[in-house]
Amino acid sequence: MTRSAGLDALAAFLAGRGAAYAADRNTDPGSEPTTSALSPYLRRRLLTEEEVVRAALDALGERGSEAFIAEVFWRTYFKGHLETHPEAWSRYRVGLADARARLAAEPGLRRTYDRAVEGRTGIDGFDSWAGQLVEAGWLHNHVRMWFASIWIFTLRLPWELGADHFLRHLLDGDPASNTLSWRWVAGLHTRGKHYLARRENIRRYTQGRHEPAGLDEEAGPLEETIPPREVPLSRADAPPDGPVALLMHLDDLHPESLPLGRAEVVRVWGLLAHADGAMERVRAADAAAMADGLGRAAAHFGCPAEPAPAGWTEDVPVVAAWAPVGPSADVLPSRCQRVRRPWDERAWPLSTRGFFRLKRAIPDLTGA
Ligand SMILES: Cc1cc2nc3c(=O)[nH]c(=O)nc-3n(C[C@H](O)[C@H](O)[C@H](O)COP(=O)(O)OP(=O)(O)OC[C@H]3O[C@@H](n4cnc5c(N)ncnc54)[C@H](O)[C@@H]3O)c2cc1C
Repeated sequence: MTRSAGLDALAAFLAGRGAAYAADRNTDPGSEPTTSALSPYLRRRLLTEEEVVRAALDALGERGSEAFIAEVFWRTYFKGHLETHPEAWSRYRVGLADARARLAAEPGLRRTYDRAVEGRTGIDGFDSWAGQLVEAGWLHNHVRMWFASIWIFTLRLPWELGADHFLRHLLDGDPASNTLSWRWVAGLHTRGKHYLARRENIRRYTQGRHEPAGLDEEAGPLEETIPPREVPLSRADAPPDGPVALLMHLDDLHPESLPLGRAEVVRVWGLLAHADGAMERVRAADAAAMADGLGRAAAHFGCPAEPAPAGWTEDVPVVAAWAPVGPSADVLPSRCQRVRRPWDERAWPLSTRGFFRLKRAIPDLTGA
């Protein structure tokens, strides 16, 4: 998991299947993905959204890259939305604790859950996707939608348990995209509008490989009395002039393009905060990505770069890239000054409601 592998994957995608992305992106052929599979790199900002969007515009032109760029903006949108609705995350955490308590107390629920995560439900498609998630740590977007929908509406399992299962196994596991996508499928993100997996849709977009019987195609959306409250976007800090220590974390591993103004980085430390209960494969990817980021930071700033030692202290101001809601934000020390990329600074205020406000602004934001 390195930036250079991400750049290779981006180049290969743009020179190959990128041209057919708009037509093919919903199909899961079960072999080579029809999409870019760049999400593990984007998740950790080994690649930034901005450079991926610019490369797509250059390679495919405005019209040829439109569908792909809109998807990249979904990621930006979810980040901005969770920043301004952090209750969606805290409620998920509370809901997860409640659901785990139910698993311990209700043997029927436990059996259904075990069958779902082990791929023993007997539902065509679902069982192989459950296996793929655990073995490969990645699922096609349409598969994630079917999986989450069957989990919630056919198996009637608490959505928080499914979101947690994804977050622990996915190589791109991301608090914003994951939590808000599960909420979207459930009908909580766009209130009353849920996503129902349908047998015919699955047959069509798996090219006939799967045709599950017995799905609940009539279920109603989940409901919550009050949606997560919107809060103003917290202000970022201006980077101080002069010597600073840069604290890197898993939400932003491209320090070379951070807006650091006239700060002079004299030391870099890496803070590794995995998702709760993350699988070994995910932890290894996190560790490899961090090692890559530290190596590049040392070369770029010409200073020592190493994992943050326990109980570290600094005699110069400590600066970090903005850490959005999630494990890195939870462990960043309060004395740290947080700088935000212009990309987020412009897009996040447009992400407080539905996606389409941000979508309309894409030409402005990309200068296309
Ligand atoms: C239930 C559910 C859970 C999900 N959990 C995650 C998650 O934990 N982490 C994650 O990165 N994505 C998540 N997604 C979004 C999406 O499925 C993945 O980003 C996408 O499948 C990654 O594949 P790709 O890189 O080939 O995407 P491409 O189609 O090639 O898109 C390019 C990039 O755009 C972004 N993107 C594309 N589609 C979406 C989308 N619908 N929402 C947000 N960003 C998108 C990703 O960064 C992706 O790498 C989830 C979707 C669902 C339905």
